[in-house]
Amino acid sequence: MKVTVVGAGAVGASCAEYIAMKNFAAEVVLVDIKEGFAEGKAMDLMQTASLNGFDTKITGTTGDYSKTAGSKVAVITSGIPRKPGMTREELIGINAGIVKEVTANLVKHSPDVIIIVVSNPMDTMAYLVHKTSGLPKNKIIGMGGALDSARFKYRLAEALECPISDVDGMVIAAHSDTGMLPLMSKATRNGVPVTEFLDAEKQAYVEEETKVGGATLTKLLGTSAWYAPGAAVSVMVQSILCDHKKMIPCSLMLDGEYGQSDICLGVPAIIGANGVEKIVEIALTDAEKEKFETAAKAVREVNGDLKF
Ligand SMILES: NC(=O)c1ccc[n+]([C@@H]2O[C@H](COP(=O)([O-])OP(=O)(O)OC[C@H]3O[C@@H](n4cnc5c(N)ncnc54)[C@H](O)[C@@H]3O)[C@@H](O)[C@H]2O)c1
Ligand SMILES: O=C(O)C[C@H](O)C(=O)O
Repeated sequence: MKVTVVGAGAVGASCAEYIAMKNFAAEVVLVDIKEGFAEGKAMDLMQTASLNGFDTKITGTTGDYSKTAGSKVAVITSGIPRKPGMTREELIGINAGIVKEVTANLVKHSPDVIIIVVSNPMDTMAYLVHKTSGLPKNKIIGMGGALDSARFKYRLAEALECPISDVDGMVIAAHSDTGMLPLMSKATRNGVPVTEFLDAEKQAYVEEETKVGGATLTKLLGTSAWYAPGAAVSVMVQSILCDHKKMIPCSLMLDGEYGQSDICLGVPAIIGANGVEKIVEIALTDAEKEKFETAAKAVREVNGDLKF
């Protein structure tokens, strides 16, 4: 099956690389606006095929969306990343126009496509795609929770001084420095609640480092991260193409779930061949519910800046 990745920059190329390396897609089409850039990235990646042992065909195009026709999944990574000291929300002015235009082009050539939104501010960009694409809500999925949960597990393993494969955990709510909600109450090490091993101070440290995970990397790198974002997208694309029905926290349009409507926020969902197959409602503590509501309020304010 064909996957399109729009934006052949840091994150887009990382998405294409991980998807190809896992060898589950027939073709990945990279699209960029910069002349020759997507073609160059595709050629460079294809020259890793014999070295890395994959058969996925990667092609590139400068803005020719006819090449994306018939895509099962399209990933939108086009847009600007933040610089150190910025918030994701500050990117809305430039990225909203890009995401809207890219969405229209994708849907024109692949009317049945499932769109994964990556460009920031991601929860608001996912909302924009819902409002402008005409696609059903099961076909629009924002990527944030998969990445934030991976960062949560990284920080948990660091605090527990254990391998990452020992820990499990999930981050829901908003993909923002203040609106992420790492679910400490549900995180485990081999089935045992991590709260049995970590004191309140260590729990608070893990939560805070998780929430500012993207900002920490942006400060170190001078631009935002790409390896873990690309890997997170590849897991979501694989769950769709292979109908794995994995439970992944994603930014989805809510219609009463978690007490919210007409907003995209990170919640656990079953991701399969139909895109979002089910939103999973889990019991939150009162404190978690309050944080979820605060995050929703902040995302609504950013959504208010959109012009359709
Ligand atoms: N949701 C997440 O978890 C997450 C994670 C990482 C990055 N991001 C976001 O992803 C976006 C991309 O980040 P990056 O580091 O890859 O940036 P980048 O600058 O490396 O790449 C962006 C690419 O988009 C291209 N582009 C711009 N306008 C376009 C258009 N109209 N059509 C096609 N291509 C276009 C640019 O030419 C560029 O190559 C940013 O908004 C960033 O904040 C989100
Ligand atoms: O931090 C960013 O701006 C990029 C992305 O949202 C991330 O979390 O890595």
